[in-house]
Amino acid sequence: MINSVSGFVFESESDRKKEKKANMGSSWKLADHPKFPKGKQVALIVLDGWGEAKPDEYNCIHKAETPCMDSLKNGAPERWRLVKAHGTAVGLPTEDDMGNSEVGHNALGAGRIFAQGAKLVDLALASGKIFEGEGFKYIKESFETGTLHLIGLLSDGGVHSRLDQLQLLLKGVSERGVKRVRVHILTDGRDVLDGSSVGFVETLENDLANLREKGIDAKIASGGGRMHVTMDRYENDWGVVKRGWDAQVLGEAPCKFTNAVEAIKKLRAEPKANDQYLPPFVIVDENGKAVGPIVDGDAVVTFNFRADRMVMIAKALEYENFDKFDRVRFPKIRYAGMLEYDGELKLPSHYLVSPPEIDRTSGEYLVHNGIRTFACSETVKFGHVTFFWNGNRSGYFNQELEQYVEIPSDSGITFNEQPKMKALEIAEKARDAILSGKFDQVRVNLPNGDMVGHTGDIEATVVACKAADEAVKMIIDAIEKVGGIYVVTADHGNAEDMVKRDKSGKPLLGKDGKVQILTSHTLEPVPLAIGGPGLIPGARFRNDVPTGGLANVAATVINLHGFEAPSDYETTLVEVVDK
Ligand SMILES: O=C(O)[C@@H](CO)OP(=O)(O)O
Ligand SMILES: [Mn+2]
Ligand SMILES: [Mn+2]
Repeated sequence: MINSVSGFVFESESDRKKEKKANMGSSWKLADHPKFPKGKQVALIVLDGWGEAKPDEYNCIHKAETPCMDSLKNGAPERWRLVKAHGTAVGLPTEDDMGNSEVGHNALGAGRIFAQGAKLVDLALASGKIFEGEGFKYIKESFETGTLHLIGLLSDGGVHSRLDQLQLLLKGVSERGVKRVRVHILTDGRDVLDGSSVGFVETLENDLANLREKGIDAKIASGGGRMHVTMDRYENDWGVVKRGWDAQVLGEAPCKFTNAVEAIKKLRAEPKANDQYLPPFVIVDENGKAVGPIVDGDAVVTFNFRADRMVMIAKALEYENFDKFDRVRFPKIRYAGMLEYDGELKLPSHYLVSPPEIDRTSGEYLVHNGIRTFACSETVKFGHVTFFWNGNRSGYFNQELEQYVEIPSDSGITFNEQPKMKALEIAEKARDAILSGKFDQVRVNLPNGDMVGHTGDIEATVVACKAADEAVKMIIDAIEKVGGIYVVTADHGNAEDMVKRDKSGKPLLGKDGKVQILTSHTLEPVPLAIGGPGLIPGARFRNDVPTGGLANVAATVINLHGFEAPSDYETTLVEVVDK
């Protein structure tokens, strides 16, 4: 099937191109579905970070009171099922890759499985093509006289970046004439265990020492925790990006160290410190001078492949006109992203690997067929139901038919302090949109299970799950009133498992004898439920698609709007049996 990956054996590129051309030639008009009627309002609810796992004390969804989600599961067995949300089902390299919001919402919105950034970068590095592309040639121009700066997330989480890719990139540049390299690290603790930053920095230091032996001047220049430095998203808090800018570009930060391993160890020794929120620091020489500010003539690569948390720094590095914070200095550099992070903005202008071409998404089809759409979340997840949903494309397809509403998120806090987040406000907006009768599809993301799950705070995550359940209930109640249909699902797991386990599933203990708290997403499947008075009698999940994943949801939703899905979409999960 076009664009699908089955164990990542693609059909030939020319087949794909031919089929794509054929599809582009065809019209946007979708055929009427023979059984599902048109004109039913559909509420599409994505619970972020809400997987299905064994009920135990580390399963916050199980621990929380979730009467609404329980009733969906237990009420109508033929209208509740699980779908895959990780690994190759969402275009990731292996079945060991946990799902994430980008790949999850891409699959939900696009209805097909695209090889995602992680995989595309792997392939480009393995073939060496990454070093032959326009983006690499562009930065290489600076190797002779300038410094190459690499900025990104240092872990093997595989959600935004991967250490082994950074290592291959370092090897590649060292073989291609680089003279001076500075790495600006962002510590993780969100996609990997808290505390693992120390090991990653030691590994990197070792790699850089090897480069130095080869005569390349290679050092770590700055650092900070990903949630506090650089990796904000959807313009929630420019202060985060500014802290990174000051350290990376200006070489200024309140904390100065002469060695990065020492920096991480010292900063982690502070009470309540964790990898996600380490303060910014710069590495200085024996005279106290920063070893790697970014200056005119340098090259910069942001080595994360995932887009959302790179768009803001990309704007700061690239835009001549920029008013989000005072950059103090705007060095003339050659900048490339690992990927293009925003296809619509064409940002950044230079990149090392082409992103997946996610075209003809369900949102685009539906507006072409007159479906009026409302999408809403709070800032930290707003782009998930818009940008990711629409294939990493910002903006509307058709402003007359679409309305996207962003509820400002709290900033400057960790979400265990406010575990209810804006779930209620999102649900109220969705309710009002449904009751207004102005929309055919009302789409939301409820962030609680994920954002609070990432803090590793079990009690707060239980509160978060309850709040998300209440929000689902409010939206479903509105759908009941207007005779509509609801579709409830999630983008990947998180809150259903908060502990690191051994292969047999037993919680693992850390050196301190306590269980190791899991802040990351999981490999679990997610629920998919349909219902509501607008669902015709006999509508139910097919039982011949046992391996369905998130990419099957788009065709399902298109059917519920009364249309046949495009022929190259992953198959629908619904059918109507005669009653
Ligand atoms: O916060 C994020 O960036 C990721 C985890 O790295 O979570 P999600 O994919 O749910 O957005
Ligand atoms: Mn998510
Ligand atoms: Mn998450």
